[in-house]
Amino acid sequence: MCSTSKTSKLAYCIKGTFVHSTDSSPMEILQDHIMGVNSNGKIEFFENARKQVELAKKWRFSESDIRELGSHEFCMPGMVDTHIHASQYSFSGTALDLSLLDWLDKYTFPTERKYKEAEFAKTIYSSIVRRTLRNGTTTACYFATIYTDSSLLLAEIANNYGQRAFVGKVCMDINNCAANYKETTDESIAETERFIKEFLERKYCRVKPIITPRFAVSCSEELLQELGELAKIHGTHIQSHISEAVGEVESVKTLFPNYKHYTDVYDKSKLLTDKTVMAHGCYLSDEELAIFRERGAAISHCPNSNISLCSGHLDVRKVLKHKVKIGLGTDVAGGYCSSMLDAIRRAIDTSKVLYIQYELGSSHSNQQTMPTSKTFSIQKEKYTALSYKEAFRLATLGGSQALNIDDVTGNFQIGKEFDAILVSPCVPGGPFDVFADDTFEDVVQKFLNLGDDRNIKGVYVAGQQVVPLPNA
Ligand SMILES: O=c1[nH]c(=O)c2nc[nH]c2[nH]1
Ligand SMILES: [Zn+2]
Repeated sequence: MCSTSKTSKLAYCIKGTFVHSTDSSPMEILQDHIMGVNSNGKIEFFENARKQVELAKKWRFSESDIRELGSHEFCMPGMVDTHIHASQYSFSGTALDLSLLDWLDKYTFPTERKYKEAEFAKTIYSSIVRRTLRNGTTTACYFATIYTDSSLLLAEIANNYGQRAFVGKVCMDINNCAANYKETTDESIAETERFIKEFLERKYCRVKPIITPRFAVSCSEELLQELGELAKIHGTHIQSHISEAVGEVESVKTLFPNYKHYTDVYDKSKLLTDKTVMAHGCYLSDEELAIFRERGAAISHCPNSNISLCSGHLDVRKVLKHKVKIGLGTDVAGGYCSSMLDAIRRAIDTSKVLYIQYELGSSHSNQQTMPTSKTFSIQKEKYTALSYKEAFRLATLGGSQALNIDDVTGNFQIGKEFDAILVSPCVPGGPFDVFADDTFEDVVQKFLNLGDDRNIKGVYVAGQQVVPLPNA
């Protein structure tokens, strides 16, 4: 049950270095700061530690109420995975030898069928929620499967572990595979209604239902339109896939000949709203991106999946230029890694590949030295690869904007809920080393490029510490 009191007391303070993004800066590193978190899990104050005495008087805290971070430690916002298939976690790291449509038929649909069984679902769903939390994902936007009851179970598990989440019962009524992973149009609509009703009755505070047509290839026009209506009636979020792979885009043209383009199919069904997040978008045209912008719909960039399934590359710069909201997604299990740190790295890699294509061309492909960020910034009018700071913003604030929850989470603005990761770069047996002449920026960059869950000492959602996990 969700309970917040009107009056809030100070719960605890954290003192040390904080790293976060704002609209004007992809990364701010604020050293020697003090943050107060109240009993509703919200950030009450965030100031230079010079003001500690003054703050202590006002908020009545003493030295013992302060958690002081170590010299290289820092707090950063929890990461927001805007697109992840919880049900595909069981085969993540395998089955990466096919392209999208064949991959769905051979590996994905047969696996998702297993989620009719509650016990199987419970095992995998508990594992993915625990894994993503340990990796610092404080918000996850999950696809479950077509089965309502086990999808509700995923919501319950996320809630029990304290993760902020959207959970979708997948809808698909056409072109389903021979593996008997099917529902009729009427079943899909009725079960989505039941899913929303039973979900909302549970009154979870930070776990919400999301309407989830799988993609246009597996949904009839009637189903898409009914789901658009349901989203409108209930004010729910919406998620799906769009323009991920060439074969998929071609199929949509054949299946929906009376529509202008892929975006038009969703738009005419009222599925593009300011609460919509669409995964991929590698092949969206300028015209389609303009529609996204107009509707306030967002894109989830899933670079690991795009590479692993050989789907294509999303040009993040183009999306940003169109002022379309964008976050990162792991897209497990098309993407083989459930960590958002991997999504950050792959987003940068993809952007560098595009830089090589756009700026260097194939004649330069045998050059000996990689272009550096200095090279990119000199060529101002030319294509610039994403910096690690920009990728950091996409994984945090960008994700919260994409899911339309940036009034609640995404950075350390006062009044937002404290969703955060406590990073400890120097851990025995850790994945990287810090040296005496490393700047704090270097340390942050090393964590983003080389770090893993061994460096994540604590994870907080709405002020509550959720990692270390119970029974870890
Ligand atoms: O990466 C993807 N994973 C999926 O499960 C899926 N379904 C439709 N389109 C998809 N793309
Ligand atoms: Zn996906």
